[in-house]
Amino acid sequence: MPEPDHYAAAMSDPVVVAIDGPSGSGKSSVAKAVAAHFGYGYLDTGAMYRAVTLWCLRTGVDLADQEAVVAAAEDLPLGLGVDPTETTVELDGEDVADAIRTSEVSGVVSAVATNLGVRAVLQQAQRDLIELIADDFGGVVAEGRDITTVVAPDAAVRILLTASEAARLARRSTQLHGSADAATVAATHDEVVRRDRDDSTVSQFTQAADGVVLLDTSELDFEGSVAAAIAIVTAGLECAAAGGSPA
Ligand SMILES: Nc1ncnc2c1ncn2[C@@H]1O[C@H](COP(=O)(O)OP(=O)(O)OP(=O)(O)O)[C@@H](O)[C@H]1O
Ligand SMILES: Nc1ccn([C@H]2C[C@H](O)[C@@H](COP(=O)(O)O)O2)c(=O)n1
Repeated sequence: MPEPDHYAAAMSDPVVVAIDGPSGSGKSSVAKAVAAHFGYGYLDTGAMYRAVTLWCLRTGVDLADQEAVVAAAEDLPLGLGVDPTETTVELDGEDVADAIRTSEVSGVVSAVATNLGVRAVLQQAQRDLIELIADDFGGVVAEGRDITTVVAPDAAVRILLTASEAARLARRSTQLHGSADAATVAATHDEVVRRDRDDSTVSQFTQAADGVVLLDTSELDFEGSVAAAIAIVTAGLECAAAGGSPA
């Protein structure tokens, strides 16, 4: 297999890889590993919605006050470290990488993600970041719910990473509670199923749009999922370098 640099040299523009998928499908962990493999930067767009949510909770902004939340998103003092080997998330200089993933934030983040004013602000910020990161690293892997369809529909490679609901519940349950027995899976339902139901009212991430490659990881372990995603990106970049249109 040619080395990643081969593609950087062959592609005239920095490479953008877009990955979407439902909660617990493995987007973040797989996207990060893919970015590290190719030497690209990594953008976790979900972290941006989570950061707005945490900032509102901390500064007393009522999440039901749509305009106030948009104003918070516009002025968000967010710092993102986009090297996939050492990602960071900061708010006003404070490390909030763990704080944005607490159940307190996960339980209400959809109220922010379904605010269309917030989406417009963050989508533009994400387009700007994708360009900056891609220029800096020679490429970027950006993941979320609407990257393949709205934020970066012209990305060189677009992947919808899915897994069955049972697999996603088991993964999230293991991640949060260290096991996937009936009780912990039930406790994880809101974090996966209810959140996806709410989020899918504003984004389409359950079916692959035209030209988006579907990767179903239900039967794959983590290493298998990463290898499959790398193979899709490699094939997409070969195609683009040969003058083909994005997958
Ligand atoms: N193919 C896989 N097999 C088993 N576990 C996996 C697989 N892919 C990812 N995981 C694990 O599942 C958990 C959830 O993955 P991850 O956080 O990347 O999902 P996600 O799609 O980004 O979720 P969310 O959108 O809710 O943040 C992690 O602990 C990850 O290591
Ligand atoms: N492009 C995106 C990214 C994320 N969201 C929403 C969906 C989630 O509820 C929330 C947090 O994302 P996660 O960290 O779980 O991937 O943000 C979105 O609507 N669009």
